[in-house]
Amino acid sequence: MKNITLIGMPGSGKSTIGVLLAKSLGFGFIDTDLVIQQQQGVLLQQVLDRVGTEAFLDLEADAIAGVVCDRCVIAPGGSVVCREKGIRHLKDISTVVYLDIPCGVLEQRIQNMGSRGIAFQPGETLADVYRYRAPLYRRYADLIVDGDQRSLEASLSAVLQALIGV
Ligand SMILES: Nc1ncnc2c1ncn2[C@@H]1O[C@H](COP(=O)(O)OP(=O)(O)O)[C@@H](O)[C@H]1O
Ligand SMILES: O=C(O)C1=C[C@@H](OP(=O)(O)O)[C@@H](O)[C@H](O)C1
Ligand SMILES: [Mg+2]
Repeated sequence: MKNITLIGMPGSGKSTIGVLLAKSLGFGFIDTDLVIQQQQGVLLQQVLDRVGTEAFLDLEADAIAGVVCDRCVIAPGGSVVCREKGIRHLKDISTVVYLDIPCGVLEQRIQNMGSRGIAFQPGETLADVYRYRAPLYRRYADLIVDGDQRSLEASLSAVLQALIGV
């Protein structure tokens, strides 16, 4: 099996499920948010505040396009689909799985909306971001998984089930 990338909205579980998935497959794990934080030397929200959303999306795409790995689970930021450069690279090197979750569930899950580093355009709400991105996640996905499961274990099982035969 080649690399696996989890895409989806912030709070959909890419980072949390990603590390569990890697562990259960014996794969490595790369969270590109952590790669960017290490490259920049500050937290994601600080990068966003410093450079603004558009420059952040460019910088994120460059970081993602630089990912080189084998037998890894990759958890990019939810904004990966905002730049062709990053998502195209992930399509080239991995099977892309979309964790599909209703916006209302995300609003309940995300406690730190203003500080967790979401690439909002001025005045945007999470619902605006969801409306814009949902078709993009579907366009780039190889597989779509219902991520609105009752537990982390159930979400992990749903992803593993979808990957059977890949
Ligand atoms: N069934 C579930 N599947 C995935 N995550 C869940 C689930 N239920 C609650 N959560 C919580 O939702 C949050 C998902 O956050 P995270 O993994 O950082 O998402 P992302 O990387 O997609 O932004 C975590 O706090 C996780 O514990
Ligand atoms: O969806 C977004 O706009 C973002 C989500 C964040 O990652 P998570 O999706 O892991 O929260 C982070 O990469 C970035 O600051 C922007
Ligand atoms: Mg994450």
